[in-house]
Amino acid sequence: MNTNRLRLALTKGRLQDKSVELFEAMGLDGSPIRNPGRRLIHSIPNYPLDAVLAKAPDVITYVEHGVCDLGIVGKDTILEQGKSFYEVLDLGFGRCRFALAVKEGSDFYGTYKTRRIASKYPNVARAFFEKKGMDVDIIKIEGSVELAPILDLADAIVDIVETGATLRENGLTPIEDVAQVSARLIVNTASMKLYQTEIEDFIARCEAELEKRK
Ligand SMILES: Nc1ncnc2c1ncn2[C@@H]1O[C@H](COP(=O)(O)OP(=O)(O)OP(=O)(O)O)[C@@H](O)[C@H]1O
Ligand SMILES: O=P(O)(O)OC[C@H]1O[C@H](OP(=O)(O)OP(=O)(O)O)[C@H](O)[C@@H]1O
Repeated sequence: MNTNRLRLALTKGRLQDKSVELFEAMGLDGSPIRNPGRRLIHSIPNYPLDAVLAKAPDVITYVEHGVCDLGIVGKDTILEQGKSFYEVLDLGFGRCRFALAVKEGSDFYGTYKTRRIASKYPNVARAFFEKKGMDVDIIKIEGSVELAPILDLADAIVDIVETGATLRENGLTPIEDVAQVSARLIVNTASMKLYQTEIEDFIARCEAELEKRK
């Protein structure tokens, strides 16, 4: 973090291209992030902002610690990691949902045994079942969570569903929505005070573009 330029942590991968599209629509030159090579920090040439490319959970870590003033991250990661920053805007892209899914034909609620739930998002899964007052065993899986019910490691999964293709192609079916997900703009609480003018300018540009998209 420095006083002349804002630093924004940007989730690499699926949210990256849409974020750059948004920046460009806001009048920022996104070309360094369009062609990043292996470089992880990129200065926007025509706006006082440096973009840091990071994995989603790390975006939150950098913003919480104040080494980045702003971040773009999915609501999924925010729900999983908790929140000690400002969540200022729903950016409208990266839309998907958390769903509870089971093997086609399986009767998830029709048994009294403790269900095993596999998820890359154990806190989201735990909170969902706590709200229902259901005692479940949560198994943390790092990716391709759909494997867990197929391999009989779990009775169900809580995972991100976008088109539903991954569930379908693996013989699974969603039985309940858990939460809606989209990309969010987040701001470190101290930065919001220290760099209020600069951050407000960035947020206003974002809002103006999002308004046009409605
Ligand atoms: N179909 C989808 N699957 C996963 N994430 C999605 C999807 N659609 C939108 N997203 C959003 O994109 C964000 C980044 O996902 P991405 O798959 O690029 O990284 P990741 O989940 O950290 O996986 P990886 O470990 O493969 O990099 C997610 O946190 C979520 O907010
Ligand atoms: O509904 P769909 O459009 O099929 O998208 C959902 C899939 O995409 C994500 O996986 P990702 O590709 O990020 O891999 P991962 O399982 O290793 O996280 C998610 O975990 C689902 O598996």
